[in-house]
Amino acid sequence: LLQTFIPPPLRQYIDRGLSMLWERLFPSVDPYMEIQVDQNVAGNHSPNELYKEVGVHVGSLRFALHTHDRLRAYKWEASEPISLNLQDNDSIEDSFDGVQVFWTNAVTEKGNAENNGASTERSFILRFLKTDRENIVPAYLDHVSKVCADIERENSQRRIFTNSYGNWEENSFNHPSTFDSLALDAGIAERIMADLQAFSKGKSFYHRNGRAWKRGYLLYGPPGTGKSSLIAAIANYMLYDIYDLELTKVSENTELKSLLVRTSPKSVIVIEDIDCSVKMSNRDGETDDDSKEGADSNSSSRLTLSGLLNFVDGLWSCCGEERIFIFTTNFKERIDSALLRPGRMDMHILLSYCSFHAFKKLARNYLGIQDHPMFFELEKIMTKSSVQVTPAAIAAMLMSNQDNPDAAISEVLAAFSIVNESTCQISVGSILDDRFASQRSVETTVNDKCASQISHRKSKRHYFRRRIPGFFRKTKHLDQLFTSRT
Ligand SMILES: Nc1ncnc2c1ncn2[C@@H]1O[C@H](COP(=O)(O)OP(=O)(O)OP(=O)(O)O)[C@@H](O)[C@H]1O
Ligand SMILES: [Mg+2]
Repeated sequence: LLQTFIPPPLRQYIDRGLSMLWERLFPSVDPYMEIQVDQNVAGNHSPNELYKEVGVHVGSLRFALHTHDRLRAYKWEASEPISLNLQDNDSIEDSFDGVQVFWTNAVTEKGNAENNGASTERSFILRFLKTDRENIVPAYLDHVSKVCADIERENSQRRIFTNSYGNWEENSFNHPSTFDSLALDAGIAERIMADLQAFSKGKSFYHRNGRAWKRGYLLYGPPGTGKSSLIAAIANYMLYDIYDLELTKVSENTELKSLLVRTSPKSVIVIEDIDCSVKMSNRDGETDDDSKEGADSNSSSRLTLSGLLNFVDGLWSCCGEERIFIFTTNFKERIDSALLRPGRMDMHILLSYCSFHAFKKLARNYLGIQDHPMFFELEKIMTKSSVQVTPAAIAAMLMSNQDNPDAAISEVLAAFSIVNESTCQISVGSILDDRFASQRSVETTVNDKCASQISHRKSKRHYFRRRIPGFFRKTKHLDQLFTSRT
């Protein structure tokens, strides 16, 4: 009844009152029980892992530790940060699912100091009401182990592995990218973080539904829109290691299999530029080839798309749990349809050119400003303009004017107009992309681009003549470029 109807803070007082009353009424019956976690495993003197975990957990109860006047400071390993802990025989309170528990750092001297037979025995003693036994064992102890594992992962160095001659080469991973440093369209970061959270807590969900505990993301978009940065942000957010799988260095399915079975759980497996990293036949193609080559045994051992898919969601996907697969590409339309099939990659995430929302994030990160009088103009021009600039290009502009927000924003404003007028000149890639999408000839594509830009130019020139010093000099140059191109 208490646990159901009374809120936790009040319940603690009532619990305590009731247990004091109980002790008065029945002094010989202790309502509490204890679990002792010794430093060494009894009998064989090997260290007790749980003792270390409890130490880390108790040290993480910072809020409670602030109430103690005398603490102990230590490091488990030289490279780790300083931890605080209780003095000998001090106690600290913790709560779990509304249940109150107490940890005591128990130290007892055993034996006789005079004849050198003295020894110190250390343990943590967990004390809680007997009525809470079912909530504590094993759920609370599991929770302590998990907190310790999370803290250790947080403090430990992230690692990045890359494949070379069939083996993984390890390096430390220090990429500082986070969801906070990424400039994405509104809502994307939140959607990915929510998905990652659900994934990390979803072990029982995945198992209940007969699914391998893994997640797949396809990141696609033009170069410089933050695909690789997002991968780093995901790894940093999840505290996972990264396996950067270079498919061009893998020659056959067996090598791929042997590499993937040697990846650890809690890791991100990345294949960048999946469309061009290796020429893999799709499943139909593979069958055709095999039938053509008949008895050629080599044909079955080369690297195929189905070999890869077998790991992504085939039988082998269950080997090693809690893994995230991320594929990236600049050209989603060039990816084999087998990879895009619904359910194969859980999320398809488009990282596109810089929106005003993303720009504001970049301005906050690079210039340290939340708002600026020129933002209004910029938002208008960014929303209306057909110009597309990548976050990487804008980040570079802001970085070169870090101490002068006015100049930085002027440069961005100019980019959105001037780049527009010179798109044909500076971005052959965009002409090819457009042509690829619309199947028109290069000439028609270029003409269309130029025509639309020229019609806008007059008003833009007027606008920038007022706004940006030196604009005339730039447009003169652009006029030349334009004339020659048109
Ligand atoms: N959305 C973004 N937010 C913040 N910075 C970004 C963003 N996109 C790109 N950048 C900056 O531009 C640089 C290049 O970005 P990144 O390597 O992540 O792009 P990419 O999409 O992986 O490009 P490619 O397709 O060529 O691999 C990064 O160092 C990063 O600082
Ligand atoms: Mg990249």
